[in-house]
Amino acid sequence: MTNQNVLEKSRLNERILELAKSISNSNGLELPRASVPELVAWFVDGLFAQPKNNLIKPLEDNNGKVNSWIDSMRASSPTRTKQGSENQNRNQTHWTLFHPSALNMFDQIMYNSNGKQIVVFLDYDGTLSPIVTDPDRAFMSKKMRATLKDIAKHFPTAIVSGRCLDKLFSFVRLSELYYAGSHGMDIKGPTNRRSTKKGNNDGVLLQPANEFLPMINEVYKILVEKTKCVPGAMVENNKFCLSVHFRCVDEKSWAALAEQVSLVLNEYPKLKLTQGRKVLEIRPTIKWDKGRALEFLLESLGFANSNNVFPIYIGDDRTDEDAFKVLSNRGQGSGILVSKIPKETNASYTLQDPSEVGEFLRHLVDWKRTSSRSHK
Ligand SMILES: O=P(O)(O)OC[C@H]1O[C@H](O[C@H]2O[C@H](CO)[C@@H](O)[C@H](O)[C@H]2O)[C@H](O)[C@@H](O)[C@@H]1O
Repeated sequence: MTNQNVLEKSRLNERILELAKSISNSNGLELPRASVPELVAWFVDGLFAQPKNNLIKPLEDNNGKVNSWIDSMRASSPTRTKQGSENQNRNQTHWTLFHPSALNMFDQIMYNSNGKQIVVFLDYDGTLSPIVTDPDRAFMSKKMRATLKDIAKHFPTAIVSGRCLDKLFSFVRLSELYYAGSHGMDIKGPTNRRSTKKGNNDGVLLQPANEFLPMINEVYKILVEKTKCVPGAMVENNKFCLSVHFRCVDEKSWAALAEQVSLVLNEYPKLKLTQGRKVLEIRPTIKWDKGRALEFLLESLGFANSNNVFPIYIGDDRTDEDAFKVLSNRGQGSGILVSKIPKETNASYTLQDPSEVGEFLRHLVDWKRTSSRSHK
């Protein structure tokens, strides 16, 4: 090893220790006394020790896999204990160390953005609005709306959601944003107020699943009929995809619901099933997801192969993982998962809930204002 290498290694070790200490301190955790390799091993050990029941597996097909669907439905609804077991606490500690709070790491994130153009991507349900029982009443607070308005003044901003565009727009009501509805299968740019209110096609940028529209409508009607026998089940038409909600279904009836959905999907091989928060999502088998939508929007903004962009994507759902993956593959920007509990994720940071998301976004606005002033 050359002297230069030795110097770099020792700097790297110092940096790892500094980072570990700062993450532990800011998250109120105790760092064990250990050498750098031991620390790394300890973290990695913790990473692999995450409880399996917190890992939500995406559902790939509907070939009679009702049992695995139910396992997955259960896995996505972990039971909460008042006082976590020692093992749970240990896993929580490791998870927090690997996915620290984006609020605590705000300065680091801004440092990483290094003068690049920040573009903000936000999921809707569970990220901008709290999760509620009735999907039609998932309203955003006035404060969040004002924050979004501010954010959009300073950065290109997009909402990326499983909802259909019209519903999404009726909740957000800001024409200056980009919207990617139906899990990115319906993308619209900023429009002028008058035309957007009429709900016309003004501003439509991409609809890669257009040919599936008749099939989705057909399956929607069938599912509404077939799931009537399951109390609490609700089917939502998200234009290019469908959501079968089981939040209000008694766990004893989950098997019956999964069975019904499976029987319908067996007749439609061009549709597939994925899973969100207490929801089974049915969508076309095309290779399109929130990650592709993120790439498409960056391209539309002129950042296709650019190193000069720093996308920040905030989301709470399994479907947001596709976008986190794109960011980590590009080695660009920051993925932020909204979650209070450990989950398998490709995001680097975490926020606990929509109120922390709002706080983070307001920090971003303040940071931009301050840095613009100091450059004048
Ligand atoms: O991509 P998103 O914006 O997160 O949309 C994903 C699904 O969100 C909605 O369902 C979720 O939120 C509901 C309201 O809080 C809640 O009742 C439900 O249990 C959640 O899964 C939406 O209704 C779905 O259509 C979206 O697919």
